[in-house]
Amino acid sequence: MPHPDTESAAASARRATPALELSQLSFAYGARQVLHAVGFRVMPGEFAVLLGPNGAGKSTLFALVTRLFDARRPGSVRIFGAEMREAPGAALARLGVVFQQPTLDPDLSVIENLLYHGALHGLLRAEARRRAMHELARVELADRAGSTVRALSGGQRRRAEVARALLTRPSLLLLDEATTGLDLPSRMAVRRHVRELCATEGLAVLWATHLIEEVPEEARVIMLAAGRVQAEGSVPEVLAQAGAPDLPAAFARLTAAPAAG
Ligand SMILES: Nc1ncnc2c1ncn2[C@@H]1O[C@H](COP(=O)(O)OP(=O)(O)OP(=O)(O)O)[C@@H](O)[C@H]1O
Repeated sequence: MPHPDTESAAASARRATPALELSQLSFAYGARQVLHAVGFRVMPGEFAVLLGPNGAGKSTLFALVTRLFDARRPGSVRIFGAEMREAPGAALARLGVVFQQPTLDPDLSVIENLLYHGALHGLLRAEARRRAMHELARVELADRAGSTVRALSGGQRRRAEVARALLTRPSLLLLDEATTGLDLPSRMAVRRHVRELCATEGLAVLWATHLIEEVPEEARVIMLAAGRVQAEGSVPEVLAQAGAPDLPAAFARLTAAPAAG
């Protein structure tokens, strides 16, 4: 057995428990099969992009991972080793989510929204307030804590949603099209904040998008089309799997003619 000091970072990363591990995950709306035996992993500290065109199945996959949909589906969802069906409490406790549709109450202030979220998760009010102000400061919204959500710009609202998702200190953060409708500087600000959390705090992130330009160089890419994983790996690995010179070409190739079956 290698001495811990001499063991490579890559070797220890391979042994770590995945933050998210999906295996053979399938789902149908009635007779309509929309996910076909999907499987992939996201490791702690990893920024993984679930990249797929509209209708690929990204939101459906998120609904299964967050247990919004019936847990009787085939396949397994593990969060830090806890299977969602067998140990939903342990699995969900590690999870933070920013959904595609905004879910802040527009008539409450920013801080009231966050405190309400904290109360739902059993945080004491003083602790929730302390954490809320910390998270709002990190997304540069501390000075807007008392403003109603209605008075915020689109970019500020998304940043407030990220702050709220982090209130419970998740180890795995899911973001579904988190930057839809934002201008470029706002999109970059949200993505930069989340990438920093991966690098500095070991947060695992699954970022779903249909925008190729949202894929950072260092990301792991899971390309989903027609409910199937079409390619997976680092950007160079995905390019090799697609036989394409760049990501737009790989996306076009892999999403235009998904594998039949
Ligand atoms: N409630 C539903 N009932 C029936 N079909 C649905 C339902 N929700 C989604 N679908 C279908 O399932 C497929 C996958 O949709 P899903 O929303 O998961 O994809 P997506 O990749 O998130 O797309 P988008 O980027 O447009 O949100 C699509 O064909 C969609 O029409």
